[in-house]
Amino acid sequence: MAPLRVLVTGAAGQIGYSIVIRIADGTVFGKDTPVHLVLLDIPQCANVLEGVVFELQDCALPTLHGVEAVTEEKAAFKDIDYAFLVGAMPRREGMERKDLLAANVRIFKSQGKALAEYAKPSTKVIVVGNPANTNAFIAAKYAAGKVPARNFSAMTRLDHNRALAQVALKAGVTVGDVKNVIIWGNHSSTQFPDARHAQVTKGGNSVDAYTAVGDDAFLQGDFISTVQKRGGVIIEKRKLSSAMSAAKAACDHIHDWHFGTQPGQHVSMAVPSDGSYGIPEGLIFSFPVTIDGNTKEWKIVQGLSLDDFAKQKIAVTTKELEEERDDALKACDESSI
Ligand SMILES: NC(=O)C1=CN([C@@H]2O[C@H](COP(=O)(O)OP(=O)(O)OC[C@H]3O[C@@H](n4cnc5c(N)ncnc54)[C@H](O)[C@@H]3O)[C@@H](O)[C@H]2O)C=CC1
Ligand SMILES: O=C(O)CCC(=O)C(=O)O
Repeated sequence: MAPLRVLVTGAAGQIGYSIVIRIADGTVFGKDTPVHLVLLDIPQCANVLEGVVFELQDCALPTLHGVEAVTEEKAAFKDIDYAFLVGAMPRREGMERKDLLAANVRIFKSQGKALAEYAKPSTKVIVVGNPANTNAFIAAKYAAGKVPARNFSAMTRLDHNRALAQVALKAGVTVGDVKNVIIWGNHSSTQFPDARHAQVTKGGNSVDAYTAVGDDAFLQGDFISTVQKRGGVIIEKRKLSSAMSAAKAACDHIHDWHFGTQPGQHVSMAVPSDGSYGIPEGLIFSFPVTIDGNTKEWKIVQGLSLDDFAKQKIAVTTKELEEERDDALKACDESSI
């Protein structure tokens, strides 16, 4: 079997350091699938990148058939099957993720063009670098005509995993007993973490999360704000943003895209809206999705009931994404790249 060609951008950074081992050791694509890793970072990080390559070689991983460090987009994007777009400027204390827009839009405009020029049309892309949804929107726009928009996604799996963990802690179960939480909208503090359709296995029975938790005020209050603000709290504590958990979530996202979701389960993934739930078409919006592992196609879960509370939360995050999109398009027009 020809190795899957997998690109990680920002591979000299902190998420990069946690992510490459999981891709290389078979956690993401399986122990029987060989992988060729391409690690991209900026030229100033070439030495660090080389150190990462040496460490990966030293791991002696049977699934890793090749690894290369590159500092140019042409070499990075050539014939890739999957792209983890991590490289971007991270948020510091006191900043909102959208404050990164102007700096990071340039990167994703250029990488969208590189995807169109050099990558396989079937390439699947996860954008991790913030503001992730809008960066993915820009990359998809500039890859249009070559790589279809539905091959672009942004990561809200970390928020999804955070939501699973919060429900488990409150319900007194382990995280494996919780499924089908939903993150709606933007990977930002306006996202709507929703436990209304989640299920919990408790005492041997499957019950809805509201019954398992037995505290509606929590699920409509602290649960939501804890998940929304978790990234900022980690920055406050570590003085660095989440990296181990972010790398793990990116690997969960691509693992499920490659192998499909479990029967009866959905995951959260920010994908181009097709108008479902009234979200404007084309916005990269986090929805509950199921994935068919054979075709590797995702579908937005349809027909979920939304009460007024949910509708109001979804409207807020939609508005923010529309504003980010408009600002990003303006920044793109102004950028010479
Ligand atoms: N969507 C999500 O849930 C999460 C997103 N993030 C975001 O992920 C991004 C990376 O975070 P960290 O690894 O902690 O940051 P980091 O600063 O440790 O690493 C970023 C790396 O990207 C590189 N880079 C910058 N411009 C590049 C370009 N044009 N091409 C290739 N590489 C480039 C930098 O040189 C650096 O090595 C940030 O934007 C952060 O906000 C972080 C956690 C969760
Ligand atoms: O919050 C940030 O800006 C970086 C990390 C992140 O996106 C997160 O932890 O959710």
